[in-house]
Amino acid sequence: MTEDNVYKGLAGVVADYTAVSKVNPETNSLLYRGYPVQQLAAQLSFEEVALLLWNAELPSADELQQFISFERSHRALDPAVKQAIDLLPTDCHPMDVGRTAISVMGAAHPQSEDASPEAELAKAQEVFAAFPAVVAYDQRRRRGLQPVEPRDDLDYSQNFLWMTFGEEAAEEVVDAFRVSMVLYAEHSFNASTFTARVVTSTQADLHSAITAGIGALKGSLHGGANEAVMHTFEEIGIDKSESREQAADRSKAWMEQALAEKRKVMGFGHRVYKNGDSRVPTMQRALDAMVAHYGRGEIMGIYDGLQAAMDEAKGILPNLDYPAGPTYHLMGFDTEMFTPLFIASRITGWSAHVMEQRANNALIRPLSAYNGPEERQLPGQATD
Ligand SMILES: CC(=O)SCCNC(=O)CCNC(=O)[C@H](O)C(C)(C)COP(=O)(O)OP(=O)(O)OC[C@H]1O[C@@H](n2cnc3c(N)ncnc32)[C@H](O)[C@@H]1OP(=O)(O)O
Ligand SMILES: O=C([O-])CC(=O)C(=O)O
Repeated sequence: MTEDNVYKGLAGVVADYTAVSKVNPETNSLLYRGYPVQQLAAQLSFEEVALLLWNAELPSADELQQFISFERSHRALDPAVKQAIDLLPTDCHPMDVGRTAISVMGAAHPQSEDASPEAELAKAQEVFAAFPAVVAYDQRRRRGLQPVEPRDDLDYSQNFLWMTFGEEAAEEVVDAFRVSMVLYAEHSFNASTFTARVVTSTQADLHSAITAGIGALKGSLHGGANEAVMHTFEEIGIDKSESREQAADRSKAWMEQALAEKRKVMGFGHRVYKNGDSRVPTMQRALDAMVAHYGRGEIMGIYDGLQAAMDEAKGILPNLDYPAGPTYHLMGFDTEMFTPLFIASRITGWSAHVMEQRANNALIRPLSAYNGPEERQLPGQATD
């Protein structure tokens, strides 16, 4: 085996086919089941996008209605899940709460081991419907607040915000949230989806695959970057009294210093896109809308300054986590809650990939090139 056969980080390796989404860095486009994500974000509810990812086609009006009823009747926090969350300290990472919650859902599920396409789809839809209550409950318990019951007169995004904040969100806020859910839903063989596929390839169950996906998503080189972006903003210091220009100047100086110290700044760069993440312009418009809604120009100043300085120094462009982080901050989520929001969305993509992997499975098991010591013997062993 030579160095040439080792693909560190599997960079550039095509591991399998997928019909779920197409990431095309040449045209800077992202298609879910053939549809440009920008069109989906502009026109569809998150519920419709979820059905598209699972079923490969847009739902009929009846199919959508049926799913809406199903989703609204499966939103309540399961008592077993609530009990498990209550055992976790309020200062643990919320990603640990999300991972534990889905693990408990799987352990308690009567069809946990049923891998038929019908059971798999039903389980994916249940997790989709149940997860927002986990995030909302966890956000509220960290603030010492009582849980808020779901409302079945609200759609997925409206209800998510309702359960979290205990008040109906403004239309613009709901829309920015919906857009973030649509954009985060699916992205081919990213680290967490690939993890979910590896787990599925051993014939393990859907909840195990999603739980593993959450583990992979948590790190700051992947989904954890949306939280890390906000920590950067916090390190720079958010000063509401500052003008956009002042904030931009300060954040530019911060970035120059960070790069001089050879720091990696989260929210920039991407393994596949080298000329910009296809989702950023859409998410940035959602962020712009939130900045206008809450009257927080200084946030955009920090955003612009960091981006300009990174571009000037290294030509590295933002990824989706960059605009998503400050958007969730403006909506009122605690910084540590951002990556669980990513889970809520990516449950759709992960489960679509679990079903695709299951339908045409091959155990995922690459080779490694050994570079440890040559064979040697324990003291006292005869060598012949
Ligand atoms: C939804 C998502 O998961 S999107 C990704 C979210 N992750 C982040 O935002 C984390 C920050 N970004 C990164 O760490 C990287 O850009 C990754 C991991 C996303 C992609 O990385 P890779 O394709 O493996 O590229 P790699 O990390 O080798 O970077 C190539 C070069 O660009 C530099 N670089 C890449 N991203 C950054 C960054 N965010 N800040 C500073 N330098 C960077 C690297 O230091 C490296 O420089 P070098 O060649 O001088 O050593
Ligand atoms: O594709 C990747 O490597 C990471 C990413 O953007 C995502 O999962 O949305």
